[in-house]
Amino acid sequence: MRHEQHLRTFLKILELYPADSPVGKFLPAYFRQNKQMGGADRRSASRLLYTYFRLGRACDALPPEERLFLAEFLCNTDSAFLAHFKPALYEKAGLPLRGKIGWLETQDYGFKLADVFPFHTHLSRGIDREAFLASFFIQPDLFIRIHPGKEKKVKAVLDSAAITYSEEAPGTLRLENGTKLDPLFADSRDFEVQDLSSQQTGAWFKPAAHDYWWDACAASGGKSLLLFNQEPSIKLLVSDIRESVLANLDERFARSGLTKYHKKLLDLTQDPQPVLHDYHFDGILLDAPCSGSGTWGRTPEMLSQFRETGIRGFHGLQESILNNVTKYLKPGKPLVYITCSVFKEENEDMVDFISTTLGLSTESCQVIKGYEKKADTMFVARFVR
Ligand SMILES: C[S@@+](CC[C@H](N)C(=O)[O-])C[C@H]1O[C@@H](n2cnc3c(N)ncnc32)[C@H](O)[C@@H]1O
Repeated sequence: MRHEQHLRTFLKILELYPADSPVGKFLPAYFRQNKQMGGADRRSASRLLYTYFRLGRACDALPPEERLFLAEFLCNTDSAFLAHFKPALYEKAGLPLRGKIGWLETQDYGFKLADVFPFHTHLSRGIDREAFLASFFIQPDLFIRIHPGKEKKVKAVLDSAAITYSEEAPGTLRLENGTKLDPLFADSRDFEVQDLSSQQTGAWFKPAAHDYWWDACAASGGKSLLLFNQEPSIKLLVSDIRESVLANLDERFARSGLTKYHKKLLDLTQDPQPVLHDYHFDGILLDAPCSGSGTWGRTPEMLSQFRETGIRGFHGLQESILNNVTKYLKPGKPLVYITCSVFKEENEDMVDFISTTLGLSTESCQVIKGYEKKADTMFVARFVR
């Protein structure tokens, strides 16, 4: 009875779901309008909707409930919901993920792993296609980066609340996705929520004392804070095209004691010369607007919503922004280019553009393979002018 009710709710929500909106925005609004839904019903609806989207474009001719059962099978080793509706699938649910995928491909559902992410022909070099595609059936973890010197304090709060975590690297904790941290740290926030791969991009920054850096697409300042924690004497210019994210940045910087910064609202597809005049920087961080395809394990609805033509669009946007920022770099100083994309057009092709057309020397570039670690997949490259 309970399972039938959960399935009915899922189908109703899926029918109302507008195809181009993030689930993370749609669901809270839906729950606000449907106050009669209890906590358990909400959790089930949310879990089933995210699970459903993990199937991406595979088996898209099947009815939604059949696709949901297949996704539930691939994403879980034990599911009372699956046992109720599909005992035959449930019997195999305990197999390791690769075993389940191989078995499912031999059955009559028409399932092919490659259909989950049909853009796989665009994958950057070095990404293991099978492992990357299979990672869509595994929910990524939550990661925090503790501010230097606050490790003991943060761990003590987590321990006293019996929150399970593991230490991935000094100051980097891995927690279960969905762990509610805000109520525990209402008074002081001695950490940043930041994906593991995003934290690892910091290894490419290498700032020197008293450097003046430009975080050109700063959003709410995640990378700037990483830079500041590496080199607290750093001065910063931060910019973004969106005013709202820069307002969040002010709050985050104030909380972290980052005070030496200037802020500009800039659309970097336009030459920023009228605003930047003769500024020159000791380092530029370009965490570029991109498809975000390396983060779709957290937003699996993108597997169905993204259009292949979007890749060219991001490639063009990145070229245009790079054209407008690199001239503000002092000779001999670094540009760090970052995406959370797995597409070569946004990664290796941009490395070619930066070296061949813009004339910077490539120091190193790398895909950070988050798909192997329940984290986001990112790309980072460091150049010198
Ligand atoms: C990947 S996000 C940056 C994330 C940020 N660095 C962090 O660590 O949290 C890319 C940012 O580029 C900004 N952006 C998009 N188009 C832009 C443009 N034409 N000019 C400047 N910024 C732009 C977006 O508003 C977005 O905040």
